[in-house]
Amino acid sequence: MPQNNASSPATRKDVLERLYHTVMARKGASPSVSHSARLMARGRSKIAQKFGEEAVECVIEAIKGDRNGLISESADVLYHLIVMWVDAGIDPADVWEELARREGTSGIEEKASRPKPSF
Ligand SMILES: N=c1c2ncn([C@@H]3O[C@H](COP(=O)(O)OP(=O)(O)OP(=O)(O)O)[C@@H](O)[C@H]3O)c2ncn1[C@@H]1O[C@H](COP(=O)(O)O)[C@@H](O)[C@H]1O
Repeated sequence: MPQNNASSPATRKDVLERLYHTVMARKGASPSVSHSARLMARGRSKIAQKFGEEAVECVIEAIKGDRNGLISESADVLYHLIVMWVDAGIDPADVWEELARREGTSGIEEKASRPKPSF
């Protein structure tokens, strides 16, 4: 995506929330004027497929060590993740809550506490 919206740090802070509300507002809009509406009209599998493709492109940029490429692909991943949330009825607050719940628990500690497989 072209970077055409220079914004202050305060404005950037809420960019994911704003994007979520923009995509929510596109539900039911004409697929001829909104990419989000077009994607949602194509259904859940297509949305998930596009998210997966963008995630793979992100992985490729990470492995290449292309910082700008990784930033750009990360924005694509986040946009497609938000379309997937809107389609699934997930509010960003649900995800923030889950992240907050995990705060302070080391991933090593959490993994060690999982039940061991019995086989
Ligand atoms: N952040 C984004 C954003 N990132 C990527 N894209 C679009 O995602 C598309 C990805 O293109 P691809 O060719 O990979 O995918 P595709 O068109 O589904 O093609 P196929 O794979 O099906 O062939 C491009 O059209 C990009 O422009 C985005 N489209 C919209 N947004 C944001 O969403 C807002 C609402 O957009 P609309 O829903 O279009 O009004 C915009 O104001 C932006 O803030």
